[in-house]
Amino acid sequence: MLLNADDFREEARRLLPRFVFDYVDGAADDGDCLRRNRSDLESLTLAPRVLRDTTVIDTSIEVFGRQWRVPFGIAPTGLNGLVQPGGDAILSAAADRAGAPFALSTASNMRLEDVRAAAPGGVQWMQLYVMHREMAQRIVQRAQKAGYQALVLTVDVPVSGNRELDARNGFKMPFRPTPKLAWDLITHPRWALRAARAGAPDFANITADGADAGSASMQAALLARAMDRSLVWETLARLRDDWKGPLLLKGLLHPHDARLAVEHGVDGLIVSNHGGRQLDASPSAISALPGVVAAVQGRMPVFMDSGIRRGTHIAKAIALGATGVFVGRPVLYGLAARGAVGVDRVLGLLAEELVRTMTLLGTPRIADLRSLIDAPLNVRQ
Ligand SMILES: Cc1cc2nc3c(=O)[nH]c(=O)nc-3n(C[C@H](O)[C@H](O)[C@H](O)COP(=O)(O)O)c2cc1C
Ligand SMILES: CCCCC(=O)C(=O)O
Repeated sequence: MLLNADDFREEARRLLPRFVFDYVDGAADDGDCLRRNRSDLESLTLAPRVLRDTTVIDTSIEVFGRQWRVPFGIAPTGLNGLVQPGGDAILSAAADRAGAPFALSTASNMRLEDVRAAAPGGVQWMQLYVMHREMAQRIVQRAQKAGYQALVLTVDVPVSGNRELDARNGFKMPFRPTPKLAWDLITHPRWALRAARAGAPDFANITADGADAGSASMQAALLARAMDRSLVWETLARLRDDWKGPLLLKGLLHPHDARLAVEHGVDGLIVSNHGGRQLDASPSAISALPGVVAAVQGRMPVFMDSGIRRGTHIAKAIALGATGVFVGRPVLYGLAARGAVGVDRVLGLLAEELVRTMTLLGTPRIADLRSLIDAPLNVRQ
């Protein structure tokens, strides 16, 4: 039975070729940060309040003038088309059905315009990787034109994290067929057939832009996560000018950086260690959250991702001051396991678990969860 995000992970492990599952599931170095994300969330406790009216539970929040039915959304993940062809559109439409936002990765396998069209009424944010300044500028312009409502600049990938599973699997460009890969495909025929019909996925946002000289090398740069490392706070001003809507930074953990973000006119933060895929020495996102929230002092929304697998985890993050959270791998497990139905189910499970948690806590509204932070004994680390 698929009763929770971990069950979907096991099903994804069964159905995906090993090299795809490892790419999705894997982390940097020894996986210390990955485990810390989970164990720090687990060790937090919330003391429930009793005899409160919980007849109606309202999980909605308002962000940048838009209503979200649930206080969580889908984090940007690259290569969703590898999990299932058309994965980006499937995830975006599922988020819309759940009343949740969807963030599209620069490294998506569908053109950003086509993904926007898959859920025109939905909340869609565009994530930006800057491998090359002019290319990034064109993506920003296209995202603005297509109607993405916010831009998310990822700042924790100056260079790729050390993904040893990917290295062992030969997961790089150009992709070379090996006996090991052939066996991987033969033993996962359903995935292999679908992939064969769809053709090899590419980074569609980059090839779609004919002006990018050497788009093949840009594709390889993206897979290798070879970013422009000269991008610094001072150069953020340009992006701030180019993008007319809310600008968020994703991948920040230090309170000083949160203060710099306020000073540089950023509109929102996503406290994140990239799901443990970048610096293995990073603190867990949940342990870094209170420091960032304190530094920001309510001047902008502070989101969190990395390690969220349960409704209780969402409640804990909000109790520690998060405006809302994002999930990365869980929805990819859902996509791998059952396609659109699986994504709906994973989002539905998280929403159901959150409603039950809020009922048990005696906190019928999200604001009540936030007020738990004012009663320190209710939240222990
Ligand atoms: C397969 C995969 C691909 C990812 N690709 C991107 C990406 O392209 N851009 C980005 O900002 N973050 C990317 N991330 C990080 C996620 O946005 C998010 O921070 C992370 O998955 C959250 O942790 P969780 O998987 O434990 O929920 C990726 C994560 C995964 C698992
Ligand atoms: C393949 C493009 C980058 C994806 C990414 O950011 C990640 O694997 O964590």
